[in-house]
This record gives sequence, C-alpha cells and structure tokens, in this order.
Amino acid sequence: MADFLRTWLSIGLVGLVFYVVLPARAVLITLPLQLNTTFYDYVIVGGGTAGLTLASRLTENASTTVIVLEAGISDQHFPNLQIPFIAPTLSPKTQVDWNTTTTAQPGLNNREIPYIRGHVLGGSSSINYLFHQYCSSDDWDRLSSISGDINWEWTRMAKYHENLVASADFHNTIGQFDGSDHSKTGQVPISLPGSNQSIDTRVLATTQQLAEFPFNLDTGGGDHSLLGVGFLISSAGNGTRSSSSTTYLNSSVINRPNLVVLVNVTATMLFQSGNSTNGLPSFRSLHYTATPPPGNLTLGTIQRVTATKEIILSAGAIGTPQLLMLSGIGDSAALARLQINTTINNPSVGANLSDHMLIPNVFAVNGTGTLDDLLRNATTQASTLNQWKTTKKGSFANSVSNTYGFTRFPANSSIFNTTPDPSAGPNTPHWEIILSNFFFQPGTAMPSTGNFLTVVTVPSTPTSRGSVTLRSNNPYDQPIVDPQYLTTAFDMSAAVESVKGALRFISAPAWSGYVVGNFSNVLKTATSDALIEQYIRGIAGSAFHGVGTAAMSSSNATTGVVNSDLTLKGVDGVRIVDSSVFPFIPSCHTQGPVYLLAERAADIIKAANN
Ligand SMILES: Cc1cc2nc3c(=O)[nH]c(=O)nc-3n(C[C@H](O)[C@H](O)[C@H](O)COP(=O)(O)OP(=O)(O)OC[C@H]3O[C@@H](n4cnc5c(N)ncnc54)[C@H](O)[C@@H]3O)c2cc1C
Repeated sequence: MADFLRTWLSIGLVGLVFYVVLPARAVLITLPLQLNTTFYDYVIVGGGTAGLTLASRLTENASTTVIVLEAGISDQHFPNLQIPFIAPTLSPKTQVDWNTTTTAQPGLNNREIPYIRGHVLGGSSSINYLFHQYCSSDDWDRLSSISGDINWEWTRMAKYHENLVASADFHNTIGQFDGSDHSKTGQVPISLPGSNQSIDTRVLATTQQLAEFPFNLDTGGGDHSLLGVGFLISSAGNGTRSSSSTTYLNSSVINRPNLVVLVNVTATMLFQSGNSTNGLPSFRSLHYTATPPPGNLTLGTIQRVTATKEIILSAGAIGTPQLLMLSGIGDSAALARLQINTTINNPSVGANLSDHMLIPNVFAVNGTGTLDDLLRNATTQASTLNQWKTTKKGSFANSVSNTYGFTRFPANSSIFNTTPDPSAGPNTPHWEIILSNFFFQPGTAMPSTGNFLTVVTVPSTPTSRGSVTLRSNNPYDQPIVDPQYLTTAFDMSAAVESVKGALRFISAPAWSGYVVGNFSNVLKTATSDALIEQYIRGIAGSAFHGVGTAAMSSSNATTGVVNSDLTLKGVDGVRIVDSSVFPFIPSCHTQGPVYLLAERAADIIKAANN
C-alpha cells in the first residue's frame, strides 16, 4: 500500500508542507554542544511511544531533570504525519522509518520483508496506523501472573486510560462505543471514525446475520470484551493523529526547563560507571553520537551523558536489545564472536521476538462507493486534502478502516488438537478481521480500474518466536531481525482459519451481489487448506507489533531480562520501558498497551526514587 499511496499522494504531500501550520512548540535541541550539563536525574534512550510518556510524567516534578535522546528526526518538520488516512505512506523506506528488513523468512517462502519502526520523535506512534485498544483483561492478568506482580493486573492498570474525544465530524456516536468504558481525562485523544464509508452498513448487517461475528459496541478492550465486530477507535483527536509527541510532549511540556529533548542522536553504548552497594555493576553513563546518514557506518564524535538516578531504555523491541548487546549485556558466546566483552551474560536479551502478521485479502466489488478512485484521482485527492486542511474532516481524517473486530476459535476446534490454546484467557481473541474500503495489498501495484474490498486478517496469539541479534559491533549497523513468522503448526493453522473466516464473513447475505470475486488468482483456486497456506506464505507481512526481546519475568526466574519493576536483571541503574518487555504479545494492536505500561512505569520510578 505504501508505495502506491506515496505515489498518488506525492503532489498533495508537497503541498501540505507549505500550507499546514503546526501549533507552536519549542525547538528541540539537535546539537549536543548546546547542552549546559551532561548530568541528569534520568537519561531516556528513545523519544518514542514509551519514552515521551515517561519524559512527560517524570518532569511533572519541576526538580526532576530528564534528557531524552532520540535517534530520529523531529516530527515538527513533517506535518503529513498528522493526517490519519495517509499513515501507510509514511513507511517503508522513508526518513521516518529505520528501514529495517527481516532476514529471509522460511515461513514466508523465504521472503525478506520490511520491519517498520519509527525513526522520528514519537517513535512508532508518529507513523503507525492509529488503531487503538488496550487488548484483553486476560493479557494483563497473564503479565501479572508471569511477573509475580499483582499491580500489572487489568483492574489495577485500567486507571491509565486515554481521553475519548468526539469523532472528527461530531456525528452522533450513540451505538458506536460505550462511553462508560472510557476516561475523559487521559493524555491521548482517541476518537471514532469521522466519516461513514459505503461498506459500514454491510459490515453492521453481517454482525446481525452471522452469529460467529456479533456486534461489539466498544472495541477498546480492557474493561470491555474485544470480541465481536464494531467501530474502530483511533489514536486521533479532531481528525489529527495523536502521537506520544503531540500529546505527552505538547508545548507546555516541551517548554519545561527541567526537560531536554535531543533529536538526531543515537545512543551507542551504556557503560559501567561503578558498582552498587550490593555488588551489582552500575550502568549510569552512556555514549551517544550524532545519528549518521543512512548507510554511513563511520563512528562519529562520541558524547557522554550520565544519569544521577537511572538510565531508562525506551528504544523499542529492536533498538533496546541492540543497545544492551552493544553494551556487553546479552548472550556471551554471541557477543564474543563480535569481539564484545560480556558484562552480563543473559541469553534472553534479543530472544523471544514475537510479532503479529497481517494477511491482506482483496476482493473485487460491484460498487462505486469505495475509496479506490480517491487513490487514483489527483483532483479528488486535492479536494480531500483541502477539506482536511480546512476542516480536519473527510476521508483523510479517518484511519484506513472504519470497522473491524476480533474473534476466537471454538473450544472444540481441531486447531487445539496438537497445541494447547495459547491465548491468555477466554476473553482473548485468536484472530482479528479488518475491513478496508479499498485495495490494500502492500507490495502490489494498485489496478488502474476497478473497486475493491480488503479484508485483512491478523492472527492474534502467535506462538512462533524469533530473535534480534547483532550483525556486527558497529552501533550503526542494522541488527539482524528474524521474527520466524509462521514457523509453528499452530500459527499456520491460525492463519489459514483466519482467511477462511474472512471468506465466511463476506459470504453473509449483506455482501450478496457486492463482492464479485477474489483479486488473488491463488486464493481464487485455493480449494484446500494446503493451497490457502501457500497463498498466505506468498502474501502475509508484518503488522509491526514486535515485543518480547527484553521480556519481563519474576525476580527468581531463570529467563527474562527485566524484573516486574522493569529493572534490568543483574544490573544497577537501568530500567527498560517499551514494547520489548512484554513476554507475550498482547492480543491486539500494541501502542495502547505500551502507553499503559509507560504510565505505570512512571509511577514505579517516581515511587522508587522519592
Ligand atoms: C507502521 C506501523 C504501524 C503500526 N500500527 C499500529 C496501530 O495501528 N495500532 C497500534 O496499536 N500499534 C501499531 N503499531 C505498533 C505500535 O506503534 C508500537 O508497538 C509502539 O508504538 C512501540 O512503542 P515503543 O515505545 O516500544 O517503541 P517506539 O515507539 O518505536 O520508540 C522507540 C524510539 O527509540 C528510538 N531509538 C531506537 N534506538 C535508539 C538509539 N540507539 N538511540 C536513540 N534512539 C533510539 C527510535 O527512533 C524510536 O523513536 C504500528 C507500528 C508500525 C511501525
């Protein structure tokens, strides 16, 4: 999708840069020489989803000093990040993406696929697709049980909620969400779709016609079951993206004298600055350099910064284990092969990578209300862009979907014959269905004519586990990202069942005469599970929800990277707060869980240091 959208939007986006005026926010520091000191209470590596949440919360106390080091650029120069609908054009292979590619994936016919992660202030929350939920209460309860910390239970995490605002067009949203499930005092504005799409009524009719896909009044998860199909809640307010940068780092926060945000700098290594009173190695200093241009591996001038209280790693599920390993914290045999001295031997660092897959199933439809012509027609794009610029309404104010949902496999499903149910509990989905009113098949050129429906499916509880390892001891070298997609029998069966579920969804009477046929010739002739499997291996991609590479475990566990209070095991002075600490992938999109994690982390850190 990204390629064709970038093409069709290129003219409009150029226009946007000139016309959209961003709200005034303080200029971020880009040169280390501008710093007054190299000592701060907290040094946060990564100004992404979790990192900026923490920076904002920790500097609420005016006497607490914080520096954030962000490898990417400032989001303030990229107003197109704010337009929800064009999110898929922001990556891959752009200035705001790390441009990481996976290793050849055996489960995907040995394809190497883009592994997108934000390289910009706000991190992945600045470029993601804005789906927003908190996953199931079971997911949080499992985290609590694995970590041995009751405070990760959903009932105790629910207080860290978002701020539900009106839909972009202020339409009547009664029947589209449950207001009692949402806080109005949180930091991240979220909202319902601002404009109807022609397929919305068919989707809703399907929930009446097929018992398998009941209507879900609220898809936010947490207090409300995720199961069923309903309206998408987006991390957008008034038609504009809510990222961790636009929300937690708003103009009043960025102007705090006790907060410094340094962009375009890459942390390259933590180093031991002493020992704690109980004999653990203390890591409170780190090295960083100006971020080099892509592909430049020559080490730049090294700067040093020291935390008087803690270093907090929020560099994401790839960046955090990479930095740990560069610092000698990881599997000692692997580190030795790269001439890195081991300080802490912990083979769990970088292991256990878990990610969701996205399977885009495209169907030709008999109808003209799709958004395909918007994608093809420059005049319509220009007027839609203009509508967004002037009113923050219209198709560009919405995410790529209005409706979606989650479902479980029946308890007696043959899929459980060989693998016990990997879900966190009975209210946790096994797969997700997303309805998009246009052609959405990453990597495939959009047909020049025709109208399409894309039914994306996402298996929610994958059991395949991959890894992040170092390619070399050069901090600018991309790490080796190997998610091992679809390498378990359960994951392959779940993927096949999700596609069959998508086919059942569109076989409801509501779609009769509308869906004309499969776009994919492979799916068209896939008359057996084995053939559907082949189709999936050729088409599936990442949903960019990687977790698990610095997994949380109880303090007496023999595996894992952080304790339940997010302190790095075997080390003094370091915590990890980002998606890498989830030992299991939450069953929904991951930014909501990351925000909650970071909110609680801020409370833990404040309590520990007061
Ligand atoms: C394309 C895309 C679409 C997605 N869509 C959705 C969605 O619709 N809904 C949803 O819920 N989730 C979505 N996600 C996932 C979600 O956005 C992430 O799980 C979440 O934002 C991760 O937060 P994080 O804090 O762990 O990492 P990030 O937000 O990625 O932050 C990590 C930050 O650390 C910086 N960094 C890394 N290494 C270093 C270093 N050495 N020095 C300095 N800085 C460093 C990075 O540049 C980045 O800014 C999507 C992700 C992507 C990439």
